[in-house]
Amino acid sequence: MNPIPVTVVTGFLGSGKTTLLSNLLRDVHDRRLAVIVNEFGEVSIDGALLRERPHGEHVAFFDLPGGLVAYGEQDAFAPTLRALMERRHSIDHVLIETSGLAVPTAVFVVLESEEFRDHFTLDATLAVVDTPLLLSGDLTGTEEGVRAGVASVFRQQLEFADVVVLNKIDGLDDDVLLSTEETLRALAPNVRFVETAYEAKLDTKLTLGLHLHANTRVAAHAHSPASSAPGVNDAPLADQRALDGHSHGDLGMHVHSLSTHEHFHQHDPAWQSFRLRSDDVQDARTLHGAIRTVSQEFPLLRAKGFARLGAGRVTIQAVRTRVDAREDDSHVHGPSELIFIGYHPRRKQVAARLTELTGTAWA
Ligand SMILES: Nc1nc2c(ncn2[C@@H]2O[C@H](COP(=O)(O)OP(=O)(O)OP(=O)(O)O)[C@@H](O)[C@H]2O)c(=O)[nH]1
Repeated sequence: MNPIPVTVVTGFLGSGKTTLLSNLLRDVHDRRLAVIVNEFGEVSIDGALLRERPHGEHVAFFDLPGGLVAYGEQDAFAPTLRALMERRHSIDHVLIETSGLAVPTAVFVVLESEEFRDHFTLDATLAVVDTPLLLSGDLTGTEEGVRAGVASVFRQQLEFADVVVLNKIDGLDDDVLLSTEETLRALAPNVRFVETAYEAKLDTKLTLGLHLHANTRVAAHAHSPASSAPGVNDAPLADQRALDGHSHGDLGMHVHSLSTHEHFHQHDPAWQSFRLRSDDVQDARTLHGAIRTVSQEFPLLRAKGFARLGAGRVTIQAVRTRVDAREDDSHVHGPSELIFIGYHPRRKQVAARLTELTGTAWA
């Protein structure tokens, strides 16, 4: 049997990976998909959101919360792949959403290991970019601390991508997009294709079945203004098998190994996530404002979760200080739960401040 193609969707915290996947799952009805969702936080918010949005009939979800996928021996990634191998006859394609803090090399290493290399084949790695955040300079800072931490993860995600997807471009004009592509190519000269995704929508033909890790070259697509033409340093692909399953214009530069990956993780333990809960009924507007305030006052880069209202619930999505709060009629079973991710994020102080700002208890 042919190996199952795997598409890895990477991208910094809050760049729009889940939204992009959700749009894709709504549009793909002709393929049987397995979707593995890895989140840095201990609760799978993205998995829950994907399940409740419209998707084709033949989609199976696997949540891997609480860390970075494919790190360490206790990791659930290999067991998930084994489970997929057992249902090989009912899966056409695997999609993996990695955590916003992961560099996808560890996934490549597992897929290329002796146990899995005959059963799975890497189709392509997409890196989703929050374009306004890139333009703000917040993804490329060099000074110590949070900005350097962000820049390091972002750079590595670009480095290992076959396709970079410029997302959140609604409202940006063509000149801005062109200069963004230049910025991006300067940061990551080996990126082969740059695509644009208006409102996190990407043509399925540009997402699945790209064979970027095979010997064939993908024909250039005509997209303006950020075109998907190969990058300047692009070169014909060589046989990937001997190269740890990873392809780039400049293949020699990239050698994947778990030690590279662990090295990265060990050296930046400052990235942490924590969960806060509340049994009290929340007011959506107050919570919205409170989350914006704590995101300004503390080094938080991401907050997400569901909170219980008098009637219905509010879904919170915050990327930096941009907070989105959407209300609907669904029930929150159990307490309200929010996941915060930051760089030295200071759980106790955030809980105290959120409690003060909302007039409800968060712990
Ligand atoms: N304006 C705009 N907002 C977007 C777009 N794509 C995603 N968003 C918003 O950005 C926020 C984060 O989106 P997600 O899809 O959850 O991002 P993610 O990359 O999966 O986040 P993590 O898994 O936490 O790293 C949400 O509030 C989305 O609604 C887009 O194209 N345009």
